[in-house]
Amino acid sequence: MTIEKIGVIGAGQMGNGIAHVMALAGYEVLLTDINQQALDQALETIRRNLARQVGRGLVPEADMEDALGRIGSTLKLTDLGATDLVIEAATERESVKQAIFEDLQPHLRPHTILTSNTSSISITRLASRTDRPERFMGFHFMNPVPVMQLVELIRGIATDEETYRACLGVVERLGKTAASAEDFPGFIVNRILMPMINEAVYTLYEGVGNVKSIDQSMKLGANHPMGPLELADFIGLDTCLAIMNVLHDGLADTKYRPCPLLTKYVEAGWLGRKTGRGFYDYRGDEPVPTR
Ligand SMILES: CC(=O)CC(=O)SCCNC(=O)CCNC(=O)[C@H](O)C(C)(C)COP(=O)(O)OP(=O)(O)OC[C@H]1O[C@@H](n2cnc3c(N)ncnc32)[C@H](O)[C@@H]1OP(=O)(O)O
Ligand SMILES: NC(=O)C1=CN([C@@H]2O[C@H](COP(=O)(O)OP(=O)(O)OC[C@H]3O[C@@H](n4cnc5c(N)ncnc54)[C@H](OP(=O)(O)O)[C@@H]3O)[C@@H](O)[C@H]2O)C=CC1
Repeated sequence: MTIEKIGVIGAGQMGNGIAHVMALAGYEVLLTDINQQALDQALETIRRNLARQVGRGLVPEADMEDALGRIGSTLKLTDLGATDLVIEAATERESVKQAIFEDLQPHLRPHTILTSNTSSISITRLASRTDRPERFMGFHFMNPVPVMQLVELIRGIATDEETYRACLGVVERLGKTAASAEDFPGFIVNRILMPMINEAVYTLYEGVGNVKSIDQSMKLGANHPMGPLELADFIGLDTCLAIMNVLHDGLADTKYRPCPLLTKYVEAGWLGRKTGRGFYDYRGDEPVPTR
């Protein structure tokens, strides 16, 4: 099937990155959120990130304006009814995602493929609550979307081959690499990455190191581009906690229990970069460790 028009739900850091790469690859994009400010900020971020790519000679200037011209925005979820592929990238909470699919599906055309950018939640369970489990799958981008090469593709138990092939075709047109993952909590990347981040928070909680020494150790000692606490702030501590809870509940093993210090930061509303404070405080000129 041909995919020309793509709907993106949730204009946070992932939604804006997904809209950016899709528009650059020539797709018509319609971005929606419940919040006008989030939509305005997303369009501003896309412009800034495209300008950075132009500045570095990666994207011709004319392509930037063309890409921006292909991105529309709306507060009305039902406007996405006319798209061929929907990628849901709203908050990592199952009830939020289910409500979105329930509200949207009566307005969709029969051929439209529904996907979720969820980091961890069961694709089979999300699909089972829709009218099209065979045309539903996981389409999991990595952050920052314009830079990271991988997209995990996750088939639910009912996903059909045509749906998988169509999504694979989109990944290929983006020039990215698809990794096929089975539908188990956290899929591949977060099954491995998130316990490492959680362990870094335990290392902080137990006083083995402070924020600076833990991040520096993993950057200089294991060649990671970002320390685990810096990366947690970048992903969003609410998202990290939500993923740990899915691993803990879904795999029923205490080795996945979220660190109480991670819970405390989330309860404080210190969610990382997006709220200005997490394991680092970003409100000044330089990030300052909070512990
Ligand atoms: C939670 C999940 O479900 C799954 C996930 O996504 S897990 C998270 C996966 N992501 C990671 O692990 C990221 C780890 N960090 C990194 O790889 C690097 O630190 C980084 C690529 C983000 C930045 O690299 P850096 O060398 O420190 O910065 P910098 O030199 O300024 O940028 C490198 C490139 O990224 C681009 N970039 C940086 N931040 C960006 C952003 N937020 N948005 C778009 N582009 C960005 C820059 O333009 C630059 O592009 P070019 O080199 O092509 O010109
Ligand atoms: N952060 C990351 O590194 C990665 C995240 N993901 C996944 O992508 C998804 C989005 O994450 P991320 O972009 O980081 O999160 P953000 O918090 O940055 O953005 C989520 C956006 O969705 C909006 N939203 C909430 N409810 C609805 C709704 N009912 N309809 C439309 N929009 C809604 C939020 O609005 P408001 O703020 O007003 O609530 C917010 O603007 C999650 O499922 C996450 O697990 C996947 C890969 C990497």
